[in-house]
Amino acid sequence: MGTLIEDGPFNLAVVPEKHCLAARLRHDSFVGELDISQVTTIDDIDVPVVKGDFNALPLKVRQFVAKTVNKCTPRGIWICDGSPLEVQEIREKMESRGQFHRLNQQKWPNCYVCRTDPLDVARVEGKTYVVTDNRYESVPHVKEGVKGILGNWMSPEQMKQEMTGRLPGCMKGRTLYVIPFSMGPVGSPLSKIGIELTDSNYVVLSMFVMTRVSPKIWNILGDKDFVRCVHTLGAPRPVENIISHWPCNPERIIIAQYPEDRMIISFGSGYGGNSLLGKKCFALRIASSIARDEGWLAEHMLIMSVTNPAGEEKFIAAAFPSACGKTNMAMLESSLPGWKVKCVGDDIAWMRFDKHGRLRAINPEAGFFGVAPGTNRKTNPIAMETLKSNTIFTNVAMTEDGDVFWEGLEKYVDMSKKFIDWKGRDWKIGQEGKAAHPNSRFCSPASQCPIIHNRWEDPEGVPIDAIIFGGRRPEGVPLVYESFSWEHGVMVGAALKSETTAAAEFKGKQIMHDPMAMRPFMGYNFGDYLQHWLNINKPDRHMPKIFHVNWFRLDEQGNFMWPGFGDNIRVIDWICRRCNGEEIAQLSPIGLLPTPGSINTDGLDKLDMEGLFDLPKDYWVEDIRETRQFLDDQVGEDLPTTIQKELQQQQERISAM
Ligand SMILES: Nc1nc2c(ncn2[C@@H]2O[C@H](COP(=O)(O)OP(=O)(O)OP(=O)(O)O)[C@@H](O)[C@H]2O)c(=O)[nH]1
Ligand SMILES: O=C([O-])CC(=O)C(=O)O
Ligand SMILES: [Mn+2]
Repeated sequence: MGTLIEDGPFNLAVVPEKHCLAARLRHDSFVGELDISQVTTIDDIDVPVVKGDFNALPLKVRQFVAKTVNKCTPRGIWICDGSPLEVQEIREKMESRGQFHRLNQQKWPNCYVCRTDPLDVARVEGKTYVVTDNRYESVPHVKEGVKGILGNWMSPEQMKQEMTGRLPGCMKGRTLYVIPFSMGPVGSPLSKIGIELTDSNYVVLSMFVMTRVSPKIWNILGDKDFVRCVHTLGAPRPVENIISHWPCNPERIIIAQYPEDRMIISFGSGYGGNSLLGKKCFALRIASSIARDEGWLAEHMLIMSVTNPAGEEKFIAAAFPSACGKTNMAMLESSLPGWKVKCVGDDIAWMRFDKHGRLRAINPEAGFFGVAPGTNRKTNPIAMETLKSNTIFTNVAMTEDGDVFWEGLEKYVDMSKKFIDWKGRDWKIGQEGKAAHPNSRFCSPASQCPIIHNRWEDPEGVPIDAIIFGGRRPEGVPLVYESFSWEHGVMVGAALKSETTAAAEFKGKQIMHDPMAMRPFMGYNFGDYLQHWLNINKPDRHMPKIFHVNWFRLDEQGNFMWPGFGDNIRVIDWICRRCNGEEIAQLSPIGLLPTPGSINTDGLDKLDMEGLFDLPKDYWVEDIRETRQFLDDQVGEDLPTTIQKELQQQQERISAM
């Protein structure tokens, strides 16, 4: 039996007794001198409160703050309320210190550029760990001699040691901000509460955009539990050699998720998924583990709606690895007349079946942390509209007169102006090196998106008709195919691969496995995760159809064969018609392919449709061999037999090609 903490369809909080936080955290990396059971008021700790009323916070929050303060020794405590006045206060401080660069405020109201230390520009997967007592709770049984890539596990003892070497005094001279945030609308039964403690003002302002920060959370929380998030730059004052006014500690980065304790500790990086702890750490790693216990899904997926010219609306969830097109697809502007696209979310979906057996999805976030390069009025006009105001840009370039610039905007910015690149140096077009970092980002409120769905904050979630997997596959992989069944679809997701991108630390382009687009975000054993996906398929449920897409196939000259972006609606059209049962699919060894002519290509010329759907036998023979080997090596005995069978059958079909 568990303790019921919160009610509702996305109830995160039936905490099994063994995971109960009430008395103590099991894997306590903060073990310190302070007996927190004694902490009841601010008088019990000796750090001043710069802003807010510490004594008015729920007791568990006071104790969490006290413990962190005691270990990390900041110079002050700032309790955030997320108000516009507070934003202004923090922003002004950052501007005066040179951390924020003001853009032309007529053109870019409330928009700022921030530059990071060049060593802190992306998620650091190799330093990100899931901490559980039992190793196989977190990661699969890999074959002997194989290095597992489906998650990193560390024992609580070792992590405690790592943290003991890092946390003491790590916030010295800095302010500790207390951020109460909700993933999902504040107060909705679907939503989950986290408290992030951070010594980074950049993280504070970004969390205000990406999550819902409000003092109302203190009342809603009461004496209930919350996800404990501690983030530190790991750069106590005084710091030497600080670059771009961006304190961090790249050599010592470590990011620990403790699913059993619902706790996250992140040290050393200020960037994106490493530091905005509501995002990947909570909404994917911690939440996926809770979702397994409770029968729902937390996935790296966009959520969108498409309405065809006849006025029929469908909802789609799509999983592509980082920097493979989720934001672009979620904001697609249809090149076919009469279609309407609405965005619900661009990165994370929490999904569960309702009592009618429909899979319902919510977007737990409140903002977009989108890739800047490649975004322009042609590829993604909706994103350009969204980011026009109240946006924090990170690692983009600027013009001398306060315009933003990144690769892809050459046609839209006066290129004769003087530029300052993402490292703060003078830059000219044609010069070696990029003006903006390839993983430079915009951080904008979702509510500003002109096509945000009017139900994007609906506590019920939206009903999902189709699930799509996809990646960057320069060779061999067709534009679209449909899985034969739910089980085959899960296998297709498990076999997902993509060319590496700048969103993580990998160098050079290589095709890498990224099962379900979740490789960097798994909160528990990947074999159990696949089994969980298989288990949710029940006879009384309306299971979405599963598809695979590839916008990134190259021709012999190395050019994209498919125009992509707004033209992807043509593929979505086919997917929607398949969901309606239209007979426009034909068998192939890897799945159902569109029958000739069934994809609307009106108005597109010079398109090699045959090439886009070509299935080179040699390629697929090698692909399935390599995929089986990979899953065998990486998931081993944890790989569900259903998936093994699907792989076996796929291989047989391919051999018979
Ligand atoms: N050729 C081509 N490129 C695309 C397409 N869609 C997106 N891209 C490019 O892919 C890059 C990343 O796209 P995003 O939509 O930001 O990717 P994402 O999946 O949201 O990335 P994360 O925020 O890292 O999770 C951008 O540079 C886009 O211009 C497409 O249909 N065709
Ligand atoms: O987490 C980040 O830094 C950005 C992101 O969405 C991803 O990489 O998938
Ligand atoms: Mn992402």
